[in-house]
Amino acid sequence: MASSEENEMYSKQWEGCMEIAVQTARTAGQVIREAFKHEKEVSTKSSPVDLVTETDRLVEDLIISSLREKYPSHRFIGEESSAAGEKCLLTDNPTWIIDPIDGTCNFIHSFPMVAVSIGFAVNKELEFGVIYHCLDENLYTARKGHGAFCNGIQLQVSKETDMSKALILTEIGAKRDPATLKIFSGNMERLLKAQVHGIRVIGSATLALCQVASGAADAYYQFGLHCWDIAAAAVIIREAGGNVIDTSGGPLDLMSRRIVAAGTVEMAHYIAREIQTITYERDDHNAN
Ligand SMILES: O=P(O)(O)O[C@H]1[C@H](O)[C@@H](O)[C@H](O)[C@H](O)[C@@H]1O
Ligand SMILES: [Mg+2]
Ligand SMILES: [Mg+2]
Repeated sequence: MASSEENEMYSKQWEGCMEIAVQTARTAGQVIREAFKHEKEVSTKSSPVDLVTETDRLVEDLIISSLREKYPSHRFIGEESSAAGEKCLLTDNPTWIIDPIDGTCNFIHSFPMVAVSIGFAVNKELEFGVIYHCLDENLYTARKGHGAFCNGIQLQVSKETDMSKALILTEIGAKRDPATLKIFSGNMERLLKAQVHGIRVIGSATLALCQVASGAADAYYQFGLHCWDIAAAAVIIREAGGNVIDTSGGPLDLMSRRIVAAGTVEMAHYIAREIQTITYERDDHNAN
């Protein structure tokens, strides 16, 4: 069992990587902010509502090429590289898990909820996360064991355990077939019948998860997001004192495409019990 000093020394070696992640996210945010004002060239991926633009691809290439130059032995999992056929394989190697534009549909519609998300894992453990809201320039950061911050101000999750006092966030995901929509709306209906204060869908999983970390929302749940939506946000929520679990109530499974996050463990498990599963293929379904 490593001593706390050994753990701290181990964790400190990634501090430099996190500083580079912050610089990289800020640079990427500038590119996105500039492109936000202009016409976008839109194409689709897994469904007619799973959208991507030339800026998503450009920004991911910029991020990965600059990181790979600094860290040639590290591995990279990126949303658009994955869409182009690269395998989502999480190994023990230091791995950067990147969503170049989270909220692409918002970006296309010039709806101002757009973020860059950079997560980092070693030995399959999430070490740090950086999420940059490109338009309001809020930078969310967290390194394991060192707290979570937004523009340097420490974050603390909500302590709410009462569902009838909860503000809950979710996202729709890319599947829109009748059976999926029936389960999606059924989940919302069950929570609304539990008299929650409200449910919000803002179109960016990472920024919604940052609202849980900041205490502005009490919980988040989703089926259909990806490891690059989850990785950075999971560290930020945990370091803000929150809980991130699987929708089954078990431990978070980064590649499972499902999540429940909440300020309190009671809230997390209540939601996990209330919601019905929507099945998506795992991110690592073709990795082995
Ligand atoms: O594709 P981007 O990176 O914009 O990520 C979004 C997903 O596309 C949505 O399905 C999902 O529901 C979330 O909105 C997520 O943020
Ligand atoms: Mg994206
Ligand atoms: Mg995303």
